[in-house]
Amino acid sequence: MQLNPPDHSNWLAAPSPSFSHQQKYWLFRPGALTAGLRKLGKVQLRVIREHADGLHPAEAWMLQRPPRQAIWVREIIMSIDGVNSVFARSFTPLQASHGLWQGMRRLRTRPLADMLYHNPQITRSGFAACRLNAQQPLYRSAQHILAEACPTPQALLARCSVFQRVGEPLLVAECFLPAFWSLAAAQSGSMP
Ligand SMILES: C=C(O[C@@H]1C=C(C(=O)O)C=C[C@H]1O)C(=O)O
Repeated sequence: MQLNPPDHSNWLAAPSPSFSHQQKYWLFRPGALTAGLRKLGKVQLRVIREHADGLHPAEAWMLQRPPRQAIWVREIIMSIDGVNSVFARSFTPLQASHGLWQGMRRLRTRPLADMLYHNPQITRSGFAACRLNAQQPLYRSAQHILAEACPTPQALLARCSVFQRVGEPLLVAECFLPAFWSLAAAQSGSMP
């Protein structure tokens, strides 16, 4: 399944020519991101918040559900060797978080990856990627998570994809912090 970002959004379903080879690699790399990060160092996951919310109009296309529908949101940050590197914002319809996707509520510091990649019922869409802007909910999450250490939106590259399980979507958006790119560049072994 292809993700189809609306024309007015800054998400693109194909790599922007402005991305470097390394950025394209990480933004469109299939499989579990946590597994890729573990090749760079020791990964630790911290849960920032898990809560019910309304689907933001700018993110409604990702779930293909109406704006303001009730959703369950999980926000986490992952560090590599103690350096904050990637944060993630994941959400599913609130009802699904009590049903098919209820595992999402029980993870605590285990990564979502633990429940996504070994179940043949679960399929994943293609990726969309973007450079953030200040209006995006993902940037609001960055500000909440990183507080005064939050970079400008232009310094943040992100990707998203949707996992589907029997018609119920789970959106996972991941944002790579500037420190991640320095770490990845220092470890050429992680490149194809
Ligand atoms: C989906 C994965 O799990 C990671 C962990 C997440 C979590 O625990 O909330 C969210 C996004 C991912 O970066 C993955 O590794 O691919």
